[in-house]
Amino acid sequence: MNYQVVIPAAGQGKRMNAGKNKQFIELEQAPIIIHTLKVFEEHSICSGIILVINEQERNDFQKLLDDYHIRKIKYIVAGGSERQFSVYNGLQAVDDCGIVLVHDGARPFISHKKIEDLVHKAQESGAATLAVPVKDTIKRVENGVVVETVERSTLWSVQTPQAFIPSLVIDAHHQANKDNYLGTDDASLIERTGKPVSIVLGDYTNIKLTTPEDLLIAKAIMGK
Ligand SMILES: Nc1ccn([C@@H]2O[C@H](COP(=O)(O)OP(=O)(O)OP(=O)(O)O)[C@@H](O)[C@H]2O)c(=O)n1
Ligand SMILES: C[C@](O)(CO)[C@H](O)COP(=O)(O)O
Repeated sequence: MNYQVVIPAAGQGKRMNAGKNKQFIELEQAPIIIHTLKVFEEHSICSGIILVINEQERNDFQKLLDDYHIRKIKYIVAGGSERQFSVYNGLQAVDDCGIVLVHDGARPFISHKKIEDLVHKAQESGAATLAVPVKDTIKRVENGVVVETVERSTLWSVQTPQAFIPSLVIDAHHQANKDNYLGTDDASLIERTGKPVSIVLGDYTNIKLTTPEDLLIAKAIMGK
């Protein structure tokens, strides 16, 4: 089944500390956002990309799309002050499609195989996310003191893409906005409505470029 993808790229990259939106950082001859967009550009079952940007960066993004011949962009939409609001704006531009994906602009190493696994699962269950089992021991800490060691066998580190039946995720966003609820991912908005979100095993290499050391890891992944 074909899908459309909403790609939020309207953040500021504060934790990357590069003095600019991290989407524009060059990795092996192309900016991060181009690596991400190319995955979808080259995926035959992706029928359209909705790119969410900061309006002040529109010309910069447009130039990159032209320079790198990215042709599958259906809409370029203005983002919001939080990731959730940016995704919400992007979802308003989704056409009639069976499945919509939401994928961070800052996760360039997603594979076609994992996207396909995810789309199949979302077709069955309505909502699905990639995730990998947590490898570290996780402790809850308050005021510098351990309060609890959390049972690791149930912990998963959640990634994007996340895939949904469009009406399901749009309704969940409406409900969250109504309740003033702010989540760090879109699946959590579905979870709070009581509907199930399926897990699909991701790759540990599908990292989000968040802090400066992630750029070193990214170079290692690209050199592999
Ligand atoms: N208001 C926002 C915030 C984030 N994002 C996008 O959501 C993805 C994941 O967010 P994150 O890694 O947190 O990016 P930033 O918000 O840019 O980073 P930071 O939180 O360090 O400022 C990124 O592709 C980012 O551009 C967005 O579209 N709109
Ligand atoms: C959506 C996400 O990438 C899943 O891991 C993550 O929650 C984004 O969170 P951030 O706070 O914007 O880094």
